[in-house]
Parts: sequence; structure tokens; C-alpha cells
Amino acid sequence: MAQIIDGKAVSAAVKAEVAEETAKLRDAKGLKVGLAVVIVGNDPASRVYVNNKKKACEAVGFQSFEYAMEENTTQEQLLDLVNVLNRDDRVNGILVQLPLPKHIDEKAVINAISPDKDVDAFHPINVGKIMIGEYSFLPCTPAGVMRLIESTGTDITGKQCVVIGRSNIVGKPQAMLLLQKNGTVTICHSKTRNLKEICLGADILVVAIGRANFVTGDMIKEGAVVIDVGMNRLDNGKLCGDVEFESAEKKASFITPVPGGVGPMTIAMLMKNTLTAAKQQAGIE
Ligand SMILES: NC(=O)C1=CN([C@@H]2O[C@H](COP(=O)(O)OP(=O)(O)OC[C@H]3O[C@@H](n4cnc5c(N)ncnc54)[C@H](OP(=O)(O)O)[C@@H]3O)[C@@H](O)[C@H]2O)C=CC1
Ligand SMILES: Nc1nc(=O)c2c([nH]1)NC[C@@H]1CN(c3ccc(C(=O)N[C@@H](CCC(=O)O)C(=O)O)cc3)C=[N+]21
Repeated sequence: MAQIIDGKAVSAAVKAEVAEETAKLRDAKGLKVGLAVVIVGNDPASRVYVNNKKKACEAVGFQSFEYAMEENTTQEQLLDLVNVLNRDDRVNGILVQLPLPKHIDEKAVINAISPDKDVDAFHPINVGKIMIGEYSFLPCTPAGVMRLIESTGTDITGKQCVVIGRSNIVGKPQAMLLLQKNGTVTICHSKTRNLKEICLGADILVVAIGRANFVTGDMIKEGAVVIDVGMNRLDNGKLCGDVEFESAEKKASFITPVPGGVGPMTIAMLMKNTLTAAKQQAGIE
């Protein structure tokens, strides 16, 4: 039976570190930290995340600036706001909640965010820096996953790591971070043929697909570390991961639950990135 990785506890520890350093820098250097969160339209799921981010900002001692824009906001209006935030000294980090309404070009918006305020690490400059290991920010979800793996005491070096999913925001950067920690990494996606076989070889399995209960216990090697990034809202309103928890926990050595696993880590790492941004903008470190 697997040990459950407590994402809430690990995220609380990260937030406590951030809160402590924020208070110290405020007292010693008068540093103030601010995060702007922009949301376009009124997708209920997005609202939940944005509210969680706002609460986290309060908890660690940041100012948060929320910009809720109408669904019919034009791309030009959104780009104008991003440019204002780029120049606003109170704002150290900018997060534009994705997905955006279809009439807005997400790439154009991401590219408009000043790379030093890009606390999601989605801007091409920051993506490139991650590739060559010279980053200042790591993308929040993959960075949170790394922290969860670390919390189990697992040494990644030489391990077979399998990532299912190759999105720019989760799968691809996740694979890169595991590689940087000397994992032997395989990336799977919808065209992968022998998925079950590949999964059965995984010492560390990270699943980021977006399909409820897709990975079942028979795909998991005895003793594997299983990280479930998926967030699927079922018809009954319940939140569920990409991994079928009941069968998977019988095989894994460690496993993350949904909710209470990767989700809270994403927000904690966002706080960490925002503090890093503020320090860099103030010339500290
Ligand atoms: N907890 C958190 O903080 C976060 C959670 N999420 C959640 O993680 C999940 C993934 O998100 P995201 O990466 O943005 O999703 P995307 O939809 O962008 O990517 C999904 C990936 O899964 C692959 N895939 C789809 N179906 C299969 C299949 N049958 N077999 C193998 N691979 C498959 C796709 O392959 P292909 O490329 O070939 O299409 C694609 O690479 C979602 O549930 C999302 O809600 C996302 C961000 C943060
Ligand atoms: N620019 C941008 N950056 C993001 O980081 C980003 C985004 N857009 N769009 C959407 C995804 C998703 N995401 C989550 C954040 C917190 C939880 C979270 O707190 N989850 C809780 C439960 C929340 C609930 O109950 O609904 C948990 O898993 O325990 C989940 C998912 C950030 N994302």
C-alpha cells in the first residue's frame, strides 16, 4: 500500500518559507512584493484557482492585484493591460490565467509579458533558459512536482522517469526538470503505441493528460512513485485525477491524491517565483 504524499503539507512548508523571507526583506530593506492576476471571462474553475491564488498572496504577505475582465475583452485591451502592468513598480509578477477566450491569441499575450515578471515561466525567453539550465523561474506545476518527489526522499538520478503528456505548460518542462536531475526520461502522448509497457518500466511516473482515471494499477510498477497532475471535474461535481487512485495505491510506494496533491503545490511555487521576481527587480541576489 502506497504512502500518500501530502501536497497540502508540502505546499504549506513552501509558503511558510516564502512568508518568512518576505517578512525579513520587508523589515530589512522595505521590500514589498506584489502579484497581478488577470482573468478574462467567468469560467467557474478559473475563478476557484484565482481565488486560491489571492488567498495564498495574503497568507505570505504579498499584495495582490486582481483584474477580472469581461469575456468579450479584445486582444488589444488585454495587451494594453499587460503593458500597464509591465511598467507598474508595485507589480513584481504577472499571471494571465489560461485558457483565454478563443478570440484571443494566447501566444501574443504570453509574449507581451515582461520576462522578468513572467512568474508562470511561459515566455519563450524563460522557456529557453530552462532548456539550458540558466533559469530564474521554473514553471509552477512541474517545479511543484519536483518538490513532491523530493519530499519522498527519492533520488531521481538514474531512475526511469515516465511523463505522460507533452504540453508546453506541464509535460515538456516536467521532462526537462527530471532530466536535469539525472533521470532517464521518456515522454508519452496520445500517439504513443505501447503506453502500458512503458509505464510498467517507470520508477517515477508523472501523469498530466486531462482524462479521469486513465492510468490504472495494472500500468504501474510495484514500488513506483506516482504523481497525478490531472484535474478533472466529474459530472457529480467531484474533482478527480488522471490516475485511478484505488488500484494505483496498491502498487505505488508513494502517490499523490487529487485534490490535495499537485494543485496546492502549483500555487505555492507561484508565490516562490513572485518573491524571486521581486528580489531580482530590487537588485537583491
Ligand atoms: N494541478 C495543477 O496545478 C495543474 C493541473 N493541470 C491538469 O493537468 C492535466 C494536463 O494539463 P495540460 O498539460 O495543460 O493538458 P493538455 O491538454 O495541453 O495536454 C494533454 C497531454 O496529454 C496527452 N494525451 C491525451 N490523451 C492521451 C492518451 N490517451 N494517452 C496518452 N497521452 C494522452 C496529449 O497528447 P498529444 O500532445 O498527442 O495531444 C497532451 O500531450 C489536465 O487535467 C489539467 O487540468 C494543468 C495545469 C496545472
Ligand atoms: N497562467 C496560468 N497559470 C497557471 O498556473 C494555471 C493557469 N494559467 N490555468 C489553470 C491551471 C490550473 N492551475 C491550478 C492551480 C491550483 C489548483 C488547486 O489549488 N487545486 C486544489 C483544489 C482546487 C479545487 O477544489 O477545485 C487541489 O488540487 O487540491 C489546481 C490547478 C493553475 N493553472
